[in-house]
Formats: sequence, C-alpha cells, structure tokens
Amino acid sequence: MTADELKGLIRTVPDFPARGIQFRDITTLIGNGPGLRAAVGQLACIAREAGAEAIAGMEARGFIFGAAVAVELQLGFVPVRKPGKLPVETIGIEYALEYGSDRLEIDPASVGQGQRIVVVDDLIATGGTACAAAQLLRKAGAVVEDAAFVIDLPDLGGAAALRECGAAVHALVDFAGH
Ligand SMILES: O=P(O)(O)OC[C@H]1O[C@H](OP(=O)(O)OP(=O)(O)O)[C@H](O)[C@@H]1O
Ligand SMILES: Nc1ncnc2[nH]cnc12
Repeated sequence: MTADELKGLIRTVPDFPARGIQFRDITTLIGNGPGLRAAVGQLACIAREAGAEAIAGMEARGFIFGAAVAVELQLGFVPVRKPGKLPVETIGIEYALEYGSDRLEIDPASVGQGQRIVVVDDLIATGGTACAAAQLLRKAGAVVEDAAFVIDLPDLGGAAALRECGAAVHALVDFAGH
C-alpha cells in the first residue's frame, strides 16, 4: 500500500481535543484490515532494518502498532505506560505534549541491559512523548537509536527534536500544515 493510500485512511478531525488542533485520527486506518496490515508490515520492516531486539510502544495508541510489530518480528514488547498503571516499582519521566503534559513509566526489569529497542507509536508531533520514552528506556539500560511512526507532523518539529534526543525518526506518512 502506498503512503498516499495509507494517508487516505487517516481521518482528520478539526479542533480536537482543543481549538486549532487538527487531530489525525488512526481509528479509520486501524478499522481497515488491509490498511492496518500494511501499516504494521511497513513499521516492522523499519524495525527489522534497525536491528530491533525488542519493541517499545507508548500507551495507548502506541500499544496498537507496537505490539503488532513485536508479534510480526517475534520480539518482546515493552509497554511504556501512563502513570499509576504498573503494579511494581517503576521509573518515570514527565514530558510536554502538543496539548498539555503527562508522565510515562516503565518497569525497569522489562528492559535488557544493552538491548536494542525500537520505539513505535502512531504519531510524532512535538517529539516530547518519544523523547521521554527513549530517555526512560535508556535509563533502564536499553540502546534506543530508532523510532518508527505511522504519522509525522513535520510542522511541529518532532523529528528534529527526536534526532536531538539521539534517535532517528522513520514515518510512513506526513501531514504538513498541522
Ligand atoms: O510528539 P508528541 O507531541 O509528544 O505527541 C505524540 C503523542 O501524542 C499522542 O498520544 P496521547 O498522549 O494523546 O495519548 P493516547 O495515545 O492515549 O491517545 C500520540 O499517540 C503520541 O504518543
Ligand atoms: N494533531 C494530533 N493528532 C493526533 N494525535 C496527536 N497527538 C499529538 N498531536 C496530535
């Protein structure tokens, strides 16, 4: 499936969750079997070429694609969670969003020392979430040099921010003029 065909399956909802935000909604993409299959397959190719030994995904939308990529590559999946969800002692990090701020947490035991982890998420906007996830995974001992997204919003500078954070950005489609 081409990038334009994938892009055509993504719905844009204006003014959600706040006025002025063009929300790029993957509900329509994941509701389409061939579209979901193509997106997961293309993300898996990127992760395989990056030498992934495990896949990490951020709650919630990153779980959809990240877990599917992990299954495709027969790798383990590291859940990067919103606060208070993991039943063990976690390590966490605060980060800024396009609309607000949040916190991510992981179980440090879910990461192998020196393990090469590729971060997978539906979308990169400011790059705050992905950079926070990379920092957290590294703190637990992982090597994080690549991140793969279905959607890049280039106007928000996330790809550049994540490169600054030490990880290369790979995206299947982009929406300029967020
Ligand atoms: O590049 P950034 O500016 O950090 O934004 C991108 C993040 O925002 C969205 O998640 P959100 O926090 O809205 O949570 P959700 O997956 O639970 O909807 C999206 O799924 C990314 O994880
Ligand atoms: N514009 C946007 N659309 C969908 N998810 C997002 N996460 C951050 N910005 C977003």
